[in-house]
Amino acid sequence: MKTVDTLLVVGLGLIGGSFAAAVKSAGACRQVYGYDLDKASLEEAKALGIIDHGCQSLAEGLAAADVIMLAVPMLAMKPVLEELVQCSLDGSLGKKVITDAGSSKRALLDAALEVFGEMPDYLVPGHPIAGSEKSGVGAAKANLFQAHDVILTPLENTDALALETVKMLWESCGAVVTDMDLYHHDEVLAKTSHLPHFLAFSLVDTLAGNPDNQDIFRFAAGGFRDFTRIAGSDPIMWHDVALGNNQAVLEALDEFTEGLQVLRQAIIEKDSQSLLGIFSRAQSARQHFSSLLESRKQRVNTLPDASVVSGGLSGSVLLEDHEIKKEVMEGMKESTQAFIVSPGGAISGELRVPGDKSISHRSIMLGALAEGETVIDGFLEGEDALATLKAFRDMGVQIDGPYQGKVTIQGVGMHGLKQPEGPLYLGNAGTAMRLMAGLMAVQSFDVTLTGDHSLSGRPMNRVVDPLSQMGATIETTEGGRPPLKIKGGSRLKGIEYHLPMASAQVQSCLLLAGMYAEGETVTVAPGIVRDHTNRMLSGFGYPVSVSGDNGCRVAIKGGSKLTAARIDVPSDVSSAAFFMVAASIAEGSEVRLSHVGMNPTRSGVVEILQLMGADITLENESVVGGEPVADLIVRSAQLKGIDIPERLVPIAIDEFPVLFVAAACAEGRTLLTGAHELRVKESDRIQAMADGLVALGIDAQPLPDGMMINGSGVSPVSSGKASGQKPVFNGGTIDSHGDHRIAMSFAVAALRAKDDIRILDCANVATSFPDFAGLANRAGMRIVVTEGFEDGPC
Ligand SMILES: O=C(O)C1=C[C@@H](OP(=O)(O)O)[C@@H](O)[C@H](O)C1
Ligand SMILES: C=C(OP(=O)(O)O)C(=O)O
Repeated sequence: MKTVDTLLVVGLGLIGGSFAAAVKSAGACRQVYGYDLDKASLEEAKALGIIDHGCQSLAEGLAAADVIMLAVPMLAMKPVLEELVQCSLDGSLGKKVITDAGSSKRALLDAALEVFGEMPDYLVPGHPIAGSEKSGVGAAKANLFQAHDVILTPLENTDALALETVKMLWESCGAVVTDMDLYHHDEVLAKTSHLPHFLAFSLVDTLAGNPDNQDIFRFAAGGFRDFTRIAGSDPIMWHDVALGNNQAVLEALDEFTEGLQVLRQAIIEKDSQSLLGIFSRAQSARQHFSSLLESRKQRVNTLPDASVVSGGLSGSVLLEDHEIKKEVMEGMKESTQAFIVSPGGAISGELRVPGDKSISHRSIMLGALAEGETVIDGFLEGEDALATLKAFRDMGVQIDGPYQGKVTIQGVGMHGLKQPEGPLYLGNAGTAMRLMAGLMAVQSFDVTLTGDHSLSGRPMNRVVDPLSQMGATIETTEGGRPPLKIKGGSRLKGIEYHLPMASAQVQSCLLLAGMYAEGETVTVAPGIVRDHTNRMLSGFGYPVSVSGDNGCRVAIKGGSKLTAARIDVPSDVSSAAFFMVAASIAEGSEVRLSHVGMNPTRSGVVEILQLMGADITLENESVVGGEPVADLIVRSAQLKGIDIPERLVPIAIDEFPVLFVAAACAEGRTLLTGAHELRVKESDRIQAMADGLVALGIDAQPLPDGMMINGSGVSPVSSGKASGQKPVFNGGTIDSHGDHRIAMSFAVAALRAKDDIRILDCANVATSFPDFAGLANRAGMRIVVTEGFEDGPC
C-alpha cells in the first residue's frame, strides 16, 4: 500500500470537509491540504482545524499531494479534472492517486472519458453512503463516515495500489468499504437515495406553492416531517445528481410513477382490496427489511468517535488504530433500540400473544405449494414469518395480507414456484432458512438464501449434509454458514437419516425435500421435536407416517400433492412463556393467556414451571386445525429450583432464557444439562444469559450444555395483593446480543429488580413478538422503548 504523506481535498463542503477531518483525526496521512473556489470555506476549514493548509490554487495543491480527493458537485468534476491536467503538463498527475465522492459514478466516468479519453488507472471512483441534510464545511464531522458504507467502483484497469490506498483512507475514517460494479452502483443509488430525495424536494415544492401552504406547514404531522427532512439538502449537489445520473434516475422515476398510477386508480375505483394489498405488502416489506436498515443505524451508534480512536502520526499507531476500528466493526450489533424497564409491578388481565412463529412459517410454505386458495388466520406479523412470506412472494406466489393476522395465498402447486430475481433475504429466521433449504434444493432453478448478521453465523451443515446425501448441490461459506447457494435441477433420492441433534428444523427440512424425492425419506430424531410439519402436511392432504418412541420416526414418500386448507394459528407458547414467568415471579399477579398452542411437543415450559411449583391451570382446551390450544391461568407462586429433566429440553428449547429468570427467582438450585443447542440459536443463549444474570447479581454458572443457577428468590407470595416482595436482581445494563428472547427475558426480570434494567439491541424482538413492550405494559410492566438515531441523505 502507498503510504500517504499529503492528502489534498478539493471541495470543502460537508463531504470533503468531513473526509479531511476524519483522515486527519485518524492520522492516516501526515498533512491535509484543502482547496475550494470559495475562499470563505477555505478559511473556515483552516480555522476549524479540518485542514493543515489552504491552497491558493489547484496547482499548488497538486504539487504537494500524493492523494487527491475530489469532493465537488458532479458537474464540476470535468472542469476540475481539466484543470488538473493543465497543471501537470510534466505528467506528475499519473504518479498521484485520485478518488472522488460523487453520487453518480457514470457521470465521473463520462467526465474522465472526455478529459483523458479513458478512465486513468490511478483514478478510483468512490461514493460514501453518508451525509446530512446540512451542508457546508461548518457541518463537517470527523465521525460522519464511521460505520457507514463506502462503495468503490474500480474498473478493470484500476491500479491495485491506488485502490488499496483509497480503501485504507476510507477505513481510517471508520467506513465499511465495498466494491461494486460502476453501472450497478448508479442503478441502486438512483432507487435508494436519489429517488427519495427528488420525491421529498418535489412534495415540499408542490405544497409550498399551494395557497394553503401556511396551514399545511403549521399543522404538518410527523409523517410529513420524516418524509421531507431530506428536502433541506444542498440544491446544487442534487441538481448535479439529477443530471449526472439521469438515465438511472429516470428509470426509477418511471417505475415509481407507474406504482403511483396503480395507487391512484385504486383510489378512484374505491378498490379496497388493491389498496390494502399495496399497503400491507409495503408494510410487511418495510418490516422485513427493517433489520437491514437497522444494521446501518447500529453501526453508527456503537462505534467510538473518530477522535477517540485516533492516534498519532507514526505508522505503527496508524496500523493499530486501523485494527481497532476493524475489530469494533466486526463486533457490530444489529440495532439501536433499547428497553429501559422500571423495577417492580404485577401482571394481570387477559392477554392474547401473537401467532405461533413455527406454524406461521410452515403455513406460508405449504399454502404456496398447495393447489387452491389457503386462508390463514392468526398469522404472526413478526419479521421472521414475514421473511418467509416475502420469499414466496419473490418466487411469484400471490399472497394477500397480512391484515389483522389474515393471509390469503393463491397456491401455485408443487412445481409452480418461479426463480426469484435475486437472493432471498431471510433476516433473522433460522427456521425459514433451514426449512427452505429443503424446498429450494428440489426446485428447477438456482437460489441463494441469505440472512442478517446473526443468521449468517448459524450452522447450516445440519441441513446441507443430509440434503447433499439425497443428491442436492449446496454451497456454503466456511464452516457451513450462510449464504446458501442452492443449485436447481437436482433429482433427490429418499434416504433414512438419523438426526445427530433433536431438531425440528432439520427434520422438517428433510420432510419438505422428501415430498419431491424419489422413494421414501425417513427421519429419526434422537428426542421429541415439534411436530407442526407432520400435522400440517396431513392437514393439506399429504400422507406422512409417524412411528417410533414419541413419534420420533417420521417418513414421507415423494410424488403426492398438497391441497389448500384453512389454518388457524394459535398464540405462540414461546411468546406466552414470558408472561407465564412474569406472572409467576411477580407477587400479586394473575393473568389469563388465551388461545395458546398446547401441542405436547411444545409445551415443555408449562411442565417445567409446574415442576418448579408454578400455579398454572388450563381452561377451554380444544383442538383447532389439528393443533391443541388452551387458555392458561397463571398466578404468582413461590418457585423452587429443580434439575430439569433432559427429556423436556427439546420441547422447551426456546423458553430457557426466560426459564433462567424464573430459576433466579426460585428457592434453591436449578440445573439444566443436555441443552447444547442453546449455543447456536440467534445468540449463544447460555453465555448471553449467564453474562446478563451475573451482571444483575445472580449466581449463574454456564455449563457447556446448560446452566446452573442458585436462585435467591425467597418471598411469601399471595395472588391478588402486593405486599413488599423481595427483589432478586440488581439494576444494570444488559446486552441482548440482538436476540429477541434474551431481550424479553431480561425485561421480565425487572419485575423482581431493585433498579432499572436497561436492555440493549432490542429491535429483533419484532422478529417473534411485535409490540411486546405494548402488551407487557398493558399487563403491568413498565418498559420504555428508546430509539437512537436519524440517518441523513447521501
Ligand atoms: O422448527 C421450528 O419451527 C423450530 C425449531 C427449533 O429449532 P431447532 O430445530 O434448531 O431445535 C426452535 O428453536 C425454533 O425456534 C423453531
Ligand atoms: C431459535 C429461534 O428461531 P429460529 O431458529 O427460527 O431463528 C427462536 O425463535 O427462538
